[in-house]
Amino acid sequence: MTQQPLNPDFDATVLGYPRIGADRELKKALEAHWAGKISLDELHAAAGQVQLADLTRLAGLGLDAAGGALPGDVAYYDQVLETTAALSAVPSRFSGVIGERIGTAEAFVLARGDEANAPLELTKWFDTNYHYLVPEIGPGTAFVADPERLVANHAAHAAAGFELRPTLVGPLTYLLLAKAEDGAPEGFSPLERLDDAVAAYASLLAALGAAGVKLVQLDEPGLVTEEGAKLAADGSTVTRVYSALAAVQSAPRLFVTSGYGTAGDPARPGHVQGELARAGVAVVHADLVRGAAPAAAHLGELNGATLVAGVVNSRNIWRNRLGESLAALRTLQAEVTEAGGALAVGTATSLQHVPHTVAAETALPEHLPAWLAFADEKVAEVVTLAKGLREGDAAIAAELAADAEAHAARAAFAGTSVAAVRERLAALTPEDLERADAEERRAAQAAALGLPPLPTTTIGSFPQTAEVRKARAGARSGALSEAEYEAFLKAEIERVVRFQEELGLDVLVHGEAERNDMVQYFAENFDGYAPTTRGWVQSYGSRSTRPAILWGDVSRPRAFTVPWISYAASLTEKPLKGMLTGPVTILAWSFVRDDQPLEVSAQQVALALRDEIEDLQAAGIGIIQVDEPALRELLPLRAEAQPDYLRWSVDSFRLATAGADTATQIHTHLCYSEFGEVVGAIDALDADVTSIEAARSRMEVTGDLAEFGFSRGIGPGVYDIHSPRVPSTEEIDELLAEALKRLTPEQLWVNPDCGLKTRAYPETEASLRHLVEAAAKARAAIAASV
Ligand SMILES: CN1c2c(nc(N)[nH]c2=O)NC[C@@H]1CNc1ccc(C(=O)N[C@@H](CCC(=O)N[C@@H](CCC(=O)N[C@@H](CCC(=O)O)C(=O)O)C(=O)O)C(=O)O)cc1
Ligand SMILES: N[C@@H](CCS)C(=O)O
Ligand SMILES: [Zn+2]
Repeated sequence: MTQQPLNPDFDATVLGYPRIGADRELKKALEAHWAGKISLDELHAAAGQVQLADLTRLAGLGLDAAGGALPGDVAYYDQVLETTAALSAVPSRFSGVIGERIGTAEAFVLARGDEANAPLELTKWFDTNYHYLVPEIGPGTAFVADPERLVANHAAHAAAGFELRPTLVGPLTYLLLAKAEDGAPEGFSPLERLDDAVAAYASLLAALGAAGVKLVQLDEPGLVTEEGAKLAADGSTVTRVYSALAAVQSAPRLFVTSGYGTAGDPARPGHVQGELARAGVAVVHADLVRGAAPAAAHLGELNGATLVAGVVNSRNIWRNRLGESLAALRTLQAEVTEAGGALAVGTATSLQHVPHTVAAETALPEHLPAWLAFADEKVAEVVTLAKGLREGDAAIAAELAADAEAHAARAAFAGTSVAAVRERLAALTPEDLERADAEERRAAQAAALGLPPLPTTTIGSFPQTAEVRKARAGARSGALSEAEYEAFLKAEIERVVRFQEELGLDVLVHGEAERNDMVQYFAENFDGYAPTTRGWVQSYGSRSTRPAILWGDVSRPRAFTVPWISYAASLTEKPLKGMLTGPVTILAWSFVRDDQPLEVSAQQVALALRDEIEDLQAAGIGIIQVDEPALRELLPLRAEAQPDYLRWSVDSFRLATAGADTATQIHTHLCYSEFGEVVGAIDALDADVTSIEAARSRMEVTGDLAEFGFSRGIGPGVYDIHSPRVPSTEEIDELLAEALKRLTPEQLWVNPDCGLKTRAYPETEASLRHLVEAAAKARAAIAASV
């Protein structure tokens, strides 16, 4: 076996690494800076320390510190925003506030807005729980290369012996992810600006080359989407863009990645990589986890290019099946060599979607750590696979043995397959997904609930004050006893109930004070699930979540929301809405087992929720909301896979809810996405009432729903809860009038866009007063008109 490196660049690399710091140091520094507690210089210093620690760890794990194997994916807030800054693509609406250059302070204005300007829109990054800031591009947007931050970052670490490769979102993906700025001509597409953007990228590359950078990473995951695939179909656009960039005088060599699926036509995996190599790109990448391995027939002549095989899953936390990966890599290596290229081992995407290290977890069930690989363990897997490829199985015999043992133990573990759960699933029939006819339900619920027209309600959570968070932390650390914590929560619930009564809301909620997170809390209460203690994953900006690990067959040992919700109900004469998170969202925001179809895990979670709904009902709760904000997020990126997903996701919601009595009103809530594309699925959920984010799009979704013939209750959100801004009563009047153009008064509910947990009380109180006032005015107007 040869001891030679596999290729001239590196044998092993990762596309990116978590950026928030092993102890969320960057979050703390960012929030301290925004609070005025530390200066920009101190923030830069803190961020530099985090990156240095990360690079040190990556090199320690075996990535080549000198050969371009280290990712330079520096981003304080978001990687798309970093690219906006490197291109100085200032949206027109900010031109009075931001000059020609987007430095760190200016980037924060784009990310967080100011008194006069709403921030850039945050939206989901592909089918992940990460959110990026949407660039706003118009016909006149100036693209001016600003390499300063990339150059400085590279230089700072080169001095410490780390030759990192600066990373940017590539020009095709950048423009595919951008939106036309307000005021752009009808039909304008940001892609019309491709040549101008490419010119700025070319200047960036020239500057980076002049600064001694040897390799630059351009991420082009946009090529795996339907729109990107069309763009890549004939190869001419890819060739034009990348020939131009590869030809830049004294530019660094290029590394172009395409995670999250197969780039271009899935029937021709490798085609895009072949085009890129022909255009002069030195290192190309393919996602072998969500995408297909490039077929030799489509790779073309690699002309000495390196293919990074993204064989290690960076979207999940299960340890790699090293033996299987090695076999696939060996086949690919033979084909790549035949095509005149070289092979390196890598991750499917950046590791930004997984936490730092399993080693930090001290409270996982004993059996679990050996089954897992977080970012550091995945880096080690990449390094091990490259070694195995280079030196043969014997060189990694210990790792292969440990791996086989861990997978065997996982398959044999009692909780992996629980007979009672399996038998219950096997006994399901189509009737288990059906409720009584919607009209019959409507009549029974009207009689049971006696609600006024245009009922007012909220989406569930009330402000998570410092006091609430402190109490939860106290309960975790033991500073508060169980009894003290219970007393605190009861007092908080009573306060929230009285507050809602005083505001005059019609349907009350308990406020969700006991929940650290709308998914993690459920995972903590299900069997087959394990929460992490330090498994933070960036969601957006300084905010993170701790996705729990769904490792086994799921069931619900005991009712857990019932005590809080029924206590709240006992305090009021008004209807109280019980609050649950739906199966799809629970899966979307967790790390889910990879040894069975997602559909099966969704059914198991659905049955656990069905049990909770039965117990809520038995406790007298007549309205139950099952939140599915991630329904759209999990929609596959490629059209051909969407119908099957929509089938099982809708069925899992119906399985969770269809056990409810005819008189029990089932609500659902959808947010964080545009749902126009999936109105059929929303209808098929068969919920009695659907509250849906709508304020920012001025009730647009009500048109989609009405056009579809959606006939049950709808609560289009009447104000945006993402900012402290208080909507005036008149504004809400207008939105209700707009909604009533398309919906009947019998259908319309009045509620905010989403939960209030991120808001403070002063703006919450003012906004809800206006909401109640506007609903009363609309009711009076309807009564007067009949
Ligand atoms: C609605 N969204 C959600 C998504 N995914 C989820 N799993 N959950 C969601 O709600 N995806 C889409 C959106 C994303 N939006 C957000 C919004 C806000 C946050 C956020 O604020 N995150 C917090 C952490 C929240 C949390 O878990 N809080 C815990 C305490 C955690 C903590 O900091 N513990 C400290 C110790 C604290 C102490 O001892 O005082 C520690 O462990 O170190 C709680 O409140 O109990 C953030 O700070 O990032 C995320 C996504
Ligand atoms: N019930 C949850 C839904 C958020 S999407 C809340 O109110 O926070
Ligand atoms: Zn929501």
